[in-house]
Amino acid sequence: MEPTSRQKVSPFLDPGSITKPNSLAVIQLSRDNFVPVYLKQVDGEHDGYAEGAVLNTRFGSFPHSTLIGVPWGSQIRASKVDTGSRGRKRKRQGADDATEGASSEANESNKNQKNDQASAEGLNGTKQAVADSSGFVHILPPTPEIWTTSLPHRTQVVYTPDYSYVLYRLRAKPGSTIIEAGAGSGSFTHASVRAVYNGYPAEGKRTGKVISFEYNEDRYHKMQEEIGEHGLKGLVHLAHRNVYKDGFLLDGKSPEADAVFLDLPAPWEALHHLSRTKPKKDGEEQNGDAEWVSPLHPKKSAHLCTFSPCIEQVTKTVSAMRRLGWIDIEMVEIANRKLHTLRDRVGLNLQIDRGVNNSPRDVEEALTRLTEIEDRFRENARPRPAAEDTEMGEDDISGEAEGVSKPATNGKPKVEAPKPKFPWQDGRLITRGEPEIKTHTSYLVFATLPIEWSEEDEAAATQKYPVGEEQKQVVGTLDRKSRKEERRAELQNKSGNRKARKQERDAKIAEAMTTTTA
Ligand SMILES: C[S@@+](CC[C@H](N)C(=O)[O-])C[C@H]1O[C@@H](n2cnc3c(N)ncnc32)[C@H](O)[C@@H]1O
Repeated sequence: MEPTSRQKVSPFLDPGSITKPNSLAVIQLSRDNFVPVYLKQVDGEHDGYAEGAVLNTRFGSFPHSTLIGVPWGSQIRASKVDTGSRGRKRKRQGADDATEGASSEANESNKNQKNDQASAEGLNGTKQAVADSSGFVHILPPTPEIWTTSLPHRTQVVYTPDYSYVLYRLRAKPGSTIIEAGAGSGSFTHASVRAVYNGYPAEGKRTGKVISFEYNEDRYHKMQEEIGEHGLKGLVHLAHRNVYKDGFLLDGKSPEADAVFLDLPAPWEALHHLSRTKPKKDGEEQNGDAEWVSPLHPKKSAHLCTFSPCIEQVTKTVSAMRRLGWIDIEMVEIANRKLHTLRDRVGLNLQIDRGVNNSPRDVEEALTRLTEIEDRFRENARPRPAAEDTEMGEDDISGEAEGVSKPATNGKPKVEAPKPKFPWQDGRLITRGEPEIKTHTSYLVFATLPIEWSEEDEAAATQKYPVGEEQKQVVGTLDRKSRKEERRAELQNKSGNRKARKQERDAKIAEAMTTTTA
């Protein structure tokens, strides 16, 4: 399903093969250091840079023009940028403030002149970037995982090991509707929208959606902005609301959710809004209210997860879940550990380098080295002839300095490590875990609320799967009565055969006896 003509497909859902202007990209500075950047295509000077919009990092400056239209994953070299005009602009601004705009006309003409100059220097009025040797970065497409590590943190966020497990347990799939509260920094929102995405909404078609609630006004506005910039309008519905008080309906209507994720300080205070019928209060005889609208899908079991940092909160949540009829309640803690996979190059004759372990590769190499050392030791312990007694003068002594003589191989050929076919196959492949687990973020409580089973549901099921009637059904080609008769005939047949055989045997015995007597 295509988005509307004015709406672009989110780069989180389909980034395409190359970077595009006016869309989000992630700059990787080092292995775990990412910076999100909204790629801007501007004509002429921008913020004092003749090269247009520029990203400044500790590895140098990167005009956006060098980041646009390149394949994702490309390495981008830093550029020399015209910071002079930026400096001049700042100075000029100071002067402007002092004279309170007296020279605004002059400044305008100055700016126009500079733009004219820039047009002469580059395409579309923007000065063309010139590569610099200060460094490079990589440009990556935004994914929920990268976004989680690079997003501007406005709150504690849900990390990838947690949300991947949560989404699996919530049975999130293309077409699902997930309720989320609170939205916070949007880490979970991005992961869940990718999980439920099966197209942008279209007339008459129900598509996957995330219904998100946030109480803090600043966070709500920031998040709303991000949803627009990331092309997620129509897929994420964000509401500014205190869900403890006002629940999860949208304009009084049910979002018909099949999964709910609560990352709130007191999830048990929101649970009564997630009932299928109005929960009864103390003193009330029974629950139920014809006016009650549940935010859950009436024909699907609802799967719920709450995310709480301490066990006291878990206890309160679980007891509220029990009271409200949730079943299969279970608590899980994710203890995630990173594994680093690398090639370990071991050997005595390897050049000292990163990832090289200069110890013997195996017993054979260790023995060879020990033999060399012993030979050298014996050689040095032998009394030396005086220099004048030898044919060589002192100046003639060539070769290695003391202690760095070539290793003796004791007459044996030197053992060389077998050369790998490709450089990246060099060394042993090893995996090292982090020494300690330090990722405890929260306890996850999961529960399920089955669908309500009405009289009509029972009647429909009975009609579809009739119970007790199957006894009268014909099995095979004969009914029960015929099968009985058939069996009786079979038995009679068998007993008749037995009788005949006995008669035959008796006759034979009688005949034999007659012959013997005769
Ligand atoms: C830990 S943050 C959520 C982080 C989010 N799950 C993420 O991955 O980025 C909790 C959020 O819940 C919001 N919140 C707290 N009480 C709320 C309420 N009653 N209704 C709606 N949102 C609430 C807070 O403002 C906060 O932004």
